[in-house]
Amino acid sequence: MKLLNDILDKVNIITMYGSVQKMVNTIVFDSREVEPGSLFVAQKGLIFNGHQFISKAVELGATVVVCEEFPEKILQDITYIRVENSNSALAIIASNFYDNPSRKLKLIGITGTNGKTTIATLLYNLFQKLGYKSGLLSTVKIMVDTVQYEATHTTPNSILINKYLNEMVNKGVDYCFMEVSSHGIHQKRTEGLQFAGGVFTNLTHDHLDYHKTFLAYRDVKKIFFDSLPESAFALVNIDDKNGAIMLQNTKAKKYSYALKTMGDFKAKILENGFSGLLLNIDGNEVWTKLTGSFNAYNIVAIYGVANLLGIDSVRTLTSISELESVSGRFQHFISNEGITAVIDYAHTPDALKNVLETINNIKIGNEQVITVVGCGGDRDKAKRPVMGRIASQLSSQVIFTSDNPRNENPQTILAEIESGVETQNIKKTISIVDREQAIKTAIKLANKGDIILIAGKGHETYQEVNGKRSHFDDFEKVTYLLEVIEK
Ligand SMILES: CC(=O)N[C@H]1[C@@H](OP(=O)(O)OP(=O)(O)OC[C@H]2O[C@@H](n3ccc(=O)[nH]c3=O)[C@H](O)[C@@H]2O)O[C@H](CO)[C@@H](O)[C@@H]1O[C@H](C)C(=O)N[C@@H](C)C(=O)N[C@H](CCC(=O)O)C(=O)O
Ligand SMILES: Nc1ncnc2c1ncn2[C@@H]1O[C@H](COP(=O)(O)OP(=O)(O)OP(=O)(O)O)[C@@H](O)[C@H]1O
Ligand SMILES: N[C@H](CCC[C@H](N)C(=O)O)C(=O)O
Ligand SMILES: [Mg+2]
Repeated sequence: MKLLNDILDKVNIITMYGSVQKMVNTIVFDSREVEPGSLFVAQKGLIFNGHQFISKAVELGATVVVCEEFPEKILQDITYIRVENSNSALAIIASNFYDNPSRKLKLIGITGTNGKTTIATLLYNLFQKLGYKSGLLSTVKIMVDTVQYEATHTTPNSILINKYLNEMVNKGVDYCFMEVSSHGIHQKRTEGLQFAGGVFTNLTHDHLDYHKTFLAYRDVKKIFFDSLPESAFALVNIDDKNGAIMLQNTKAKKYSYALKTMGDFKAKILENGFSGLLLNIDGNEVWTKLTGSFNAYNIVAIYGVANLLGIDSVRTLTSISELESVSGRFQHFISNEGITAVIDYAHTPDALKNVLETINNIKIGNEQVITVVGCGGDRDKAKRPVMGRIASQLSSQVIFTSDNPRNENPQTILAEIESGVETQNIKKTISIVDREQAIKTAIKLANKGDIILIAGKGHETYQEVNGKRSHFDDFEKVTYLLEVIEK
């Protein structure tokens, strides 16, 4: 319970009716979750306008309403607060409600198209290994020291972010590593948080359904760096041309990491194989169990963050060599018959290209590369033909299949993916709607030594069809099928 007047600190209020000297029990932005004594924030969404639910929220017991437009009927005893932007107000109120937990630990935000989960998780694992209590907010899971919670979004809503951060503070957590998605920045889920550092990984095609243009997508990412305080660091991948753009207007201290160009933190790949990478980082040789040149970027990024947080580099490098790969990110398995299955969360054109190039670079002979891949429904349609083209260019054979069609027709998605395949590669491709059948077919096509890449779902444990989720786990499925089919 908090006094309304206190949790309104720094909220940009335009006008107000009612008293601020009242206690607030909970903050909610969904009328269906209102309890007596709640503060209800009405947000304009993509499907609904939360302002329509103000009267419902009041009926259910909300005593404070925060909105961008006042409702027609103003009731006595209810406090109505009009703000410029409900999402910003929600983020600041949520932060105040939990006593601004981001100021009480070191919060590091990681943004970019690919690599956020990998970097955030590796940092969490690294810092736990180094003996610091840490927290993690990621696509895969939420960790408050050693306690795990389920994640529903890459960047949770601002109430949840502050709730988890508060729990971390109560548990004595020193560092929290969180993914900052472009949706999260645009919906102001991270506003009002005090970051100690920000990391930019790369920027390639994704989420153009939401942001419309690549420049708009880039500028949303940049807002995160523009709002970092002077006390923070901004660490960017300078091999990506957008890295320098992220640094243009930030007040934070600027640092870079690189493989190809000059950077404050520099790595060179000495060896790259299925069993891992041998790197030279700032003059020191380090072995890591992670595979693929994209992971060399992730490793040098975490080395840079640890350095900027004051960790001794020898301790960091020693612990880096013990880190395991992140669930669903280039996770691989070799069957009794010698078929290799790689499960990877590549769900963007760039990630798919990287993972296939990695496989093609590290395979030793003329093994076939058989790819099973699809594209999500109710998501960026423009990436579908591009992913179709890349998969067919860089694989020996490709099976296009479903990857969470959600509310779309799976056949339509497959047709859009197929439309990107160039004529000379059409022979290499088939489409099978059912993902299990697609994986089975890949196994049947494979011979000893061949590599099957199952891309797009990584750690996910469900397949969403017609808006309904049922259990589906690529790793579980392929290991089981390999065993059954090989018998
Ligand atoms: C596109 C998008 O981000 N949508 C988010 C958005 O939903 P929306 O705009 O559709 O909201 P809406 O359903 O129109 O509702 C508007 C408002 O009315 C309220 N409402 C609605 C109904 C009702 O009866 N009462 C009520 O009060 C809602 O609580 C909301 O405040 O606001 C909701 C509440 O915060 C989010 O749950 C929802 O995330 C959806 C589920 C989602 O799938 N988001 C994805 C795209 C996402 O955010 N992904 C990113 C990264 C992806 C990646 O990893 O690459 C992430 O950070 O997870
Ligand atoms: N640094 C990187 N550069 C390019 N591709 C990468 C990088 N790191 C990982 N990938 C590829 O992108 C996929 C997704 O990686 P990861 O889950 O770490 O990204 P993410 O940014 O968290 O994605 P999301 O936006 O879905 O949360 C991996 O499975 C791998 O194929
Ligand atoms: N978290 C991201 C990636 C989803 C990956 C893919 N499996 C899909 O379902 O589209 C999203 O929700 O857009
Ligand atoms: Mg992620």
